[in-house]
Amino acid sequence: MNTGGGSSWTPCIDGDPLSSERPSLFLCSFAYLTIRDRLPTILTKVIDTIHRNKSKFFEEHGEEGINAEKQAIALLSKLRNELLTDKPVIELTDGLEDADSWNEYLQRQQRLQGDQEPVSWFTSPWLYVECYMYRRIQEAVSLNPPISNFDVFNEGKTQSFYESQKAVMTLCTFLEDIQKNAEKLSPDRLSEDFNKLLQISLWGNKCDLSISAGQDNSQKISPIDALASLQPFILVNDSGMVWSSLMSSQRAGESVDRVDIVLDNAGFELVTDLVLADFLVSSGLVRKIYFHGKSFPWFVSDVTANDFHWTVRQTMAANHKWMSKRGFQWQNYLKVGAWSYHDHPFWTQPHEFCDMAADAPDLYSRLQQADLVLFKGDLNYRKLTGDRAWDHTVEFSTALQGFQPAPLCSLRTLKANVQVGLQPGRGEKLTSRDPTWMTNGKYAVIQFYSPKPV
Ligand SMILES: O=P(O)(O)OC[C@@]1(O)O[C@H](CO)[C@@H](O)[C@@H]1O
Ligand SMILES: [Mn+2]
Repeated sequence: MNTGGGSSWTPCIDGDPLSSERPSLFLCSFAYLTIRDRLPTILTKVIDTIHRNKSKFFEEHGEEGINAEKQAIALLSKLRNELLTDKPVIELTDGLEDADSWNEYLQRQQRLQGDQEPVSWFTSPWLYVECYMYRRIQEAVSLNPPISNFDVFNEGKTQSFYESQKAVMTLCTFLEDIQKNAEKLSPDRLSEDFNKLLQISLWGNKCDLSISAGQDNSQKISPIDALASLQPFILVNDSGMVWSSLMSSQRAGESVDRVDIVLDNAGFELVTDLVLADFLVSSGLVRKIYFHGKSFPWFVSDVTANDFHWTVRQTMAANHKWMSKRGFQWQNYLKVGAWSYHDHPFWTQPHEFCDMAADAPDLYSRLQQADLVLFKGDLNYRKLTGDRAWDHTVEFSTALQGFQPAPLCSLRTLKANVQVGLQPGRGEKLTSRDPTWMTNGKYAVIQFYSPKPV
């Protein structure tokens, strides 16, 4: 199995992708363990969740609900068997708006692989089959009204929010303190506070339920107190360049027009993103924030529209002065249009981001209107770099393979074996010290690229 999303794929740029050819799956053990162990575990939990909601479906929909539960479980059990026994990847049949694009992608994979063997779970790029599994889960539910809108991951996402309450309160109080002294904030102090909130958003990415296969992964310690001890684990820190890029985007002392945040996980990570966005707007630095989320439940904890608005409502309803105050502020930003939530099918497809200009030109041109795009999390990093086995010293700009809609920054904790932009020897040193440094979530990057001089 190729575990590079791009290595068995028409490269987005000329040149030899073989230089970044991923070794076969069995050499790339993290991908193998994900497919062999973690994905079946996630699928089993999905089946269990649907089964546990059987009485709810009956109460709400009578016999139809029971039948839908049975059918959905049958489809998911078939999916799990296909995955476990390396069966061929099959076309989607639910007729949803993105089904054709998914089926076209499968045909492209088959063409690339040649027709001797069918595209199967263990012979395809890890990125592709992992995304495909989540789209098949969506199919199993969407084919069974009246439960077609049931979010199989909702319990885990809401639990993650509830379990992180103390950290959320600490964070909202921290923002309140910043805002109390806003007028006296010197430019240095402003950039200092920005850096702190950027790092809190970065480390919020540890709270991801895909890597934990659904196990509780909420924020238990103060996000502010932890910053100093986490500093040494940031392998690339371009926060200074992010700040300079923002400053240079200010129009003659005006605010920066727009910053986009491509969201990752719900729960505590989403709160860290909302607090960062709150700071950017309330400090007068930025006029508008576009949030980009997922169109359906994805990678266990990724944010959907429902999660986004639920989190704002929950924060408003908190029995904590500063948390509730933030929640009402966020509701107001959404009301006046300073904040807006967007989703696009491309974010829940398997494509590398260098495909976006060709496969989702409307989304690419939307991102081009931003002054800065923040990409949260590990899956987005894998898609930014084509999930290839690049040498660690390859420039981030090279790995982007021409994806450059706007100045962009990845805020990512490392949970998959791809990492570029390191100094010579750094990767080898990390491997000797901690062989799992690319996948254990302990390390992170704040990695920036701008198509224009900063
Ligand atoms: O994008 P996120 O939430 O930071 O991480 C997603 C993730 O948990 O799922 C994949 C492995 O199953 C990896 O990309 C990563 O480990
Ligand atoms: Mn995620």
